[in-house]
Parts: sequence; structure tokens; C-alpha cells
Amino acid sequence: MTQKLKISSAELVAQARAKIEEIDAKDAIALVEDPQVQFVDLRDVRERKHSGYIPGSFHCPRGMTEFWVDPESPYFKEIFGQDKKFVFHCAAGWRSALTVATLKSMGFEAAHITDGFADWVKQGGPVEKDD
Ligand SMILES: O=S(=O)([O-])[S-]
Repeated sequence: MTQKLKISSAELVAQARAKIEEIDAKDAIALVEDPQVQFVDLRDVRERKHSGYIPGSFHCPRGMTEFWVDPESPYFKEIFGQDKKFVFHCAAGWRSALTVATLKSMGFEAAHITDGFADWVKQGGPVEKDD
């Protein structure tokens, strides 16, 4: 039997989006060479390999994010200790909205690309691909 949810995934994303900083792809593209900005890619490795990625983006599997940004966690990654603006993205902006809202509740400030990598590509953003 299908369980009756208290809240849909779409509502969860909408609630998250209302709480966080969103950057549309066009504005994000303008930041790609800014050394003070670190793009963080939450997509899985297969998506990155298949569709390419934002040059200089750091790959962070969504499942590890809370642990990787937390200096008290054994999984902390130094990259998140830098004094930079962090801009997270996924494919279409849903996973990154949820992630950035969760990070905000932890006290870690970040933004996300509103409509994700799909819009980045549509707006002509640079894409790197490994062979
Ligand atoms: O990447 S996603 O927004 O499709 S969940």
C-alpha cells in the first residue's frame, strides 16, 4: 500500500527554496571565474561523467554533505573551511534546494543555482567533460 505522506517532495522543495539564496544560471555563469566562489556539484558521479560539469566545481555526493561541511565530523573536507561563497547545484535545483536549506539550519551559509545544471547548459555556461 502506498503510504500517505504528510508533505510532498514538491512542497518540501518549495519550503526549502523560500528559506535560501537562489542564483539563476545566468548570474551564476558570471561567477565562474571568480576565485572567491566555489561551485559544489551534488549530482552523482554518473551524471557528472555523462553530462559534464562546471569547470572548477567540487564534487560532493549529496549523502555526505552535512558531514563534509562540519568541522567536528570525521568526514570534514577542508574545502568547506575556506572563506568563499559556496554555490551548490544539482541537475534541476531540487536536491540542491533541500541540501542548502539543511546546511543553513546547521549554520553553513551557501546559495544554489535555481534551476540547476540543466539551466546552466541552456544558458550557455561552460562545461568540462572528462574522456
Ligand atoms: O537534480 S534534481 O533537481 O532533478 S533532484
